[in-house]
Amino acid sequence: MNPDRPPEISPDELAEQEALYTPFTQAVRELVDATIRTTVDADAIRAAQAEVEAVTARLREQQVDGPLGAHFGHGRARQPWGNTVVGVRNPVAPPVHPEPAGDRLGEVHAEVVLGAAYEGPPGLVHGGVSSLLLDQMLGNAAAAARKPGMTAYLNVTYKQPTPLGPLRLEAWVERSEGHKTWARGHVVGPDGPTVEAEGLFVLPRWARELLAQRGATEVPPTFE
Ligand SMILES: CC(C)(COP(=O)(O)OP(=O)(O)OC[C@H]1O[C@@H](n2cnc3c(N)ncnc32)[C@H](O)[C@@H]1OP(=O)(O)O)[C@@H](O)C(=O)NCCC(=O)NCCSC(=O)Cc1ccccc1
Repeated sequence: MNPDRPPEISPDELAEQEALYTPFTQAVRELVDATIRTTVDADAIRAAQAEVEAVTARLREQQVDGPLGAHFGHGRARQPWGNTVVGVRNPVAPPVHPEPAGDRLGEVHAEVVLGAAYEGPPGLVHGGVSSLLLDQMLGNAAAAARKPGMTAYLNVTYKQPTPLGPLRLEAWVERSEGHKTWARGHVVGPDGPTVEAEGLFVLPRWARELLAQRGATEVPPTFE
């Protein structure tokens, strides 16, 4: 729906790109984890820094201008590859893969393992990270219910500390009125739900107007 949306690529090209970038991004993720956890000596750190800087310079020889990351897709299977939660090409993303599950409207689940890069209090997940993941999960639930929207508000309740390690994320739609959708979800740790969120997702006015201009009877699953 975004008039500035980049050109789509074919499903074959999409699969090729995914096969190329998924292991590359995972390698960078491992580098981040190693950067936090390494105990090698100072000379080894200085040598590693020079190698990392050389790799960064090689990648920057050709890159997208501005802050926008890779963002393209085919048909309705749009791929926000720069997304900080689900992005295939974003090493900051854990990554999360929300999949349809459960019986509730738009319900999506994801399994995720959060390591050192997501720490807040020692050994625990940073509260902002839990909020980040739930924002995305609730947004995905709204989209799965064919009610995509931007987060208007997100209320987060931290019920108990969330340990680093394997976690489950769940989200679903509670109700929807026209362009407004209320979703809910939680992070589940080894001792049950740790963080709960409820939020309002709104299909923005510009998107509503664009759909009205086109006489669309159906809202696409994403509005980007
Ligand atoms: C889009 C909107 C939220 C609303 O704009 P418009 O539609 O132009 O404004 P309009 O005034 O027409 O309002 C329509 C209706 O909504 C209501 N309402 C609005 N707000 C509130 C409220 N706080 N509380 C309660 N109600 C509220 C308002 O009263 C009205 O109700 P009515 O129709 O009279 O019954 C705009 O403020 C905005 O862009 N904010 C920034 C959003 C943003 O950056 N979010 C973070 C990025 S997304 C992300 O990270 C997650 C993600 C990832 C991936 C995928 C998906 C998600």
